[in-house]
Amino acid sequence: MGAAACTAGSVAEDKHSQPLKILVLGFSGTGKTFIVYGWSLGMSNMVKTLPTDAAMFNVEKVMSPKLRQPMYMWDISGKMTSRRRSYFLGTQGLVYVLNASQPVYMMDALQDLNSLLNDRDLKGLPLLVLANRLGSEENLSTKELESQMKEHLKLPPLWSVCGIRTFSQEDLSQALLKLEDLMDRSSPTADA
Ligand SMILES: Nc1nc2c(ncn2[C@@H]2O[C@H](COP(=O)(O)OP(=O)(O)OP(=O)(O)O)[C@@H](O)[C@H]2O)c(=O)[nH]1
Ligand SMILES: [Mg+2]
Repeated sequence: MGAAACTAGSVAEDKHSQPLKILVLGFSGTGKTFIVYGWSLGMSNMVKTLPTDAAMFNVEKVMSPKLRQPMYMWDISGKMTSRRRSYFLGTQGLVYVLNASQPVYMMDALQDLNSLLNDRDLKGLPLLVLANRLGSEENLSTKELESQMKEHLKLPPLWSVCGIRTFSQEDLSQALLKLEDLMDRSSPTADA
């Protein structure tokens, strides 16, 4: 099993002044609520997640160790279809979760992600794609995912892919750092 590290990046301090709205999307059962709780509570305080009802969403406040303001994670049910768009307005960053242990759904997920990246309210936003449940050699690899994304998607200027091995606090923390890095670099006051 390979390490699931993200690409390294640096984070400058205190460039945003308002809380950030981050949208967390992906198919049902990919682990969105699990990841968001992992970020807000920590893996050791993890609670059992239930599938988020099709008409529901969770909002969790996640304190950012590097940026000064909190990030509000809008975790939308993967079963929500047409009404999903009503949550897009005001979003500043997008997290898209895939289940790496089910590579057969990768193209469907990329198609879904493509429609999100073309949405007028989400176009150009920093994007973090999380390959959750990395575990065995048969899994979708982050390299393969990256190359498929480059081939099939019109990617925003700031994007990254992170793998999250099953129940790994280290990988969750790395992914959160990467998200902070992307948000920091997207700040209007970030260095060109
Ligand atoms: N084995 C394993 N189970 C996981 C992992 N991540 C999430 N799960 C479990 O998978 C199930 C579904 O996870 P959720 O976080 O509820 O999935 P979701 O993406 O929020 O799904 P919806 O709310 O239906 O959109 C839960 O029972 C989680 O505990 C993981 O990395 N490994
Ligand atoms: Mg959920």
